[in-house]
Amino acid sequence: MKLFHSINDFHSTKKTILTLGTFDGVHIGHKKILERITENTENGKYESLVLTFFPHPRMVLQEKSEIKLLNTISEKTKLLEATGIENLVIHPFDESFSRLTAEEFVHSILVDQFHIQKIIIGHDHRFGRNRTANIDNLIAFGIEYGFEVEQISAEEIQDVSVSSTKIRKALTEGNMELANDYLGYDYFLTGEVVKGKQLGRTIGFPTANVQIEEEYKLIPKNGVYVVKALIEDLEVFGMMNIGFNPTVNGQKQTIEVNLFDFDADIYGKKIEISLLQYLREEQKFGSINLLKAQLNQDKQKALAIVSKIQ
Ligand SMILES: Cc1cc2nc3c(=O)[nH]c(=O)nc-3n(C[C@H](O)[C@H](O)[C@H](O)COP(=O)(O)O)c2cc1C
Ligand SMILES: Nc1ncnc2c1ncn2[C@@H]1O[C@H](COP(=O)(O)OP(=O)(O)O)[C@@H](O)[C@H]1O
Repeated sequence: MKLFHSINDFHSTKKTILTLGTFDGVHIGHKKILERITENTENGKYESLVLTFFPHPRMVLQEKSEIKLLNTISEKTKLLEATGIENLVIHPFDESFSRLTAEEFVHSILVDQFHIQKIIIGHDHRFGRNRTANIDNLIAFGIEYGFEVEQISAEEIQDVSVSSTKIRKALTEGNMELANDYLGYDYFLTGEVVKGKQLGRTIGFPTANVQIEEEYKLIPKNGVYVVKALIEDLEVFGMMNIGFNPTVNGQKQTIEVNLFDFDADIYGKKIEISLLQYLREEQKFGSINLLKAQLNQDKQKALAIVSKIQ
């Protein structure tokens, strides 16, 4: 997949079949649209293209918006790459871009820059300044400029039940089953292993502290999870805590993972953690020994769950 950081960087002699949107989460609804694009470009006559934006429009247009996203840019790129899309344009979304009228957007970007042959989008798509244009306007533009518009119905993309907003809600409630179902993959966090208090190893549970790569990434509900970690090419199951470590009077939220059947120094390494199941809420224990006993129980539970997956 070729990645472009601006609309103006994309140049092709072929016509394109494209879609556009924020694609936060790249969930099962999005995948329907992306599948349709790759099917349409299989014969090599056209190029497939996804146009997405960063920052998220809500980060720019709503001053006080503290919206958290389901993917960082690097995660979104990875997920889109896996769909077989040939070109990804991540365009900087700013105020001036948001002021483009629908007509300007279609003419200067879709037609002049992307040589659009066909656009495939969800049924409720709106675009242009203040989101004024809808699918009917797009169809009219298609007739004027000579491109096709293919709409994916609500039923087809399961839009009735799937949306990034619903996935965010499920994650903040620790409902991994629902979130992962909607996503079509297990929700994951990407970060770097950093130093902690060096206490974990003294109680038999070394815990790799993970510093998340972007502060806008949505961190699911505090508590303990069964996880699958990816460190370089190695996949390891484990258990993770998201929380404030009240037993040791922690002051800030940490993300820590104890990996099963694993013993290596991974400080400074990149780690990707998929959240498989929520186990329990974080608790304040009366002593480190009580915490340790609980960790042993968590591990037994987690191993039982892992053995069913493998
Ligand atoms: C699976 C798991 C569950 C945990 N549960 C709790 C908990 O319920 N309450 C708590 O105070 N700390 C909990 N912790 C955090 C420990 O307090 C923490 O790992 C320990 O203080 C070691 O920290 P260090 O890695 O910075 O040395 C948990 C850690 C893990 C890995
Ligand atoms: N099974 C394991 N799970 C997690 N980390 C491990 C494991 N084995 C070794 N380590 C290493 O030990 C570190 C965690 O040990 P810990 O005593 O909790 O220190 P810290 O407080 O710095 O995280 C990890 O960052 C990693 O480098």
